[in-house]
Amino acid sequence: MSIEKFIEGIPKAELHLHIEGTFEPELMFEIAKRNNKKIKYTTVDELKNAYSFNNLQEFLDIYYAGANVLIEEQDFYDLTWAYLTKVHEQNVEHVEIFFDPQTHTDRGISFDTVINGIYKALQDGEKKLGITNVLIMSFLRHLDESSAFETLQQALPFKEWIGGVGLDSSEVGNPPSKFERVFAKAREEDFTPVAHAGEEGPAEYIWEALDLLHVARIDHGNRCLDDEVLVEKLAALQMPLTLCPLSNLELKVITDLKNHPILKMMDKNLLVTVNSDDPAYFGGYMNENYWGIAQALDLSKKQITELVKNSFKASWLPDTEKEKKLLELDQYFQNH
Ligand code: HPA
Ligand SMILES: [Zn+2]
Repeated sequence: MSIEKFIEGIPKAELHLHIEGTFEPELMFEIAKRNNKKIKYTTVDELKNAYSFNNLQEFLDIYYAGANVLIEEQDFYDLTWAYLTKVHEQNVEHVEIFFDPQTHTDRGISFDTVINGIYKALQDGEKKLGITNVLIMSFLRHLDESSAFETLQQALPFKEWIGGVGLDSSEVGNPPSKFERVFAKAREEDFTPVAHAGEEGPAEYIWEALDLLHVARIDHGNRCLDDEVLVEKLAALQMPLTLCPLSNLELKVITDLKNHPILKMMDKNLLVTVNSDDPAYFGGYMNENYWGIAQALDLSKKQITELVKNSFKASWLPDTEKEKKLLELDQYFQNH
């Protein structure tokens, strides 16, 4: 069996995915039309041509503009449902996805509208597609601490629906320390903390995410390689890193997939996982991310299996479920 088919068929988990980053141009135009909202571009092709980024900020500007057409609960449902059906075709069985409430509440959409739409689609995904899920509420780090506190307050009535809190958006100049108190309160309320760190920001931000926010996972974390002591610490803790190869390529974190650090990180015994981040903007969902690195780095089926196992290990599934999945994956490897 070819490595492409092997990747397609293996049951996968996704741990780093922004639901607003799954907004495909076709759906964006459809929702804009029914909400009477204008898009800066007149055709799907014109919009797609704008997806060329030199850095994280250039992407974020377009990503937030796209989210502007989401108004009704049904819009958030449709967005989430489209993602789930897409990854279902790719044999993704478990997802832990971010949503950015402030992107919507700052433009007058209520927190309830956003979360109700996403949650209902996730429920349907579990019932109809068998995809288990965790929802993670991410704070926008370019906004201030009080806005994050307000968002945390709005989330409390929905605590049962939200497994964790995250930190995303413009990294450089917005270190984890800015949100130390918000994360302390979130942990007190039983949200599991994660944070984007070391995507464009320095290794120091990864230290802060560990020491000040007490995170359970680091999203991206590429820059840990600048600091040997940090690498040793992350390896000793088996702290999961949620890497996003195509995102790294499109946002110029790397110049070529051949330079992606994932293999180097595996050699250093880091618990690395493969994820899509914002698939509608970066040219691919889970299979495309695995295909990309498999080809560029000449990965074996054994290495692919190891990476997929890492995702289940790093997930927040119950231990019994994890054990089952890990056995299933060993069997898949042996049979293919
Ligand atoms: O890769 C990312 N980094 C930071 N913020 C984000 N918001 C969506 N995607 C990203
Ligand atoms: Zn991300």
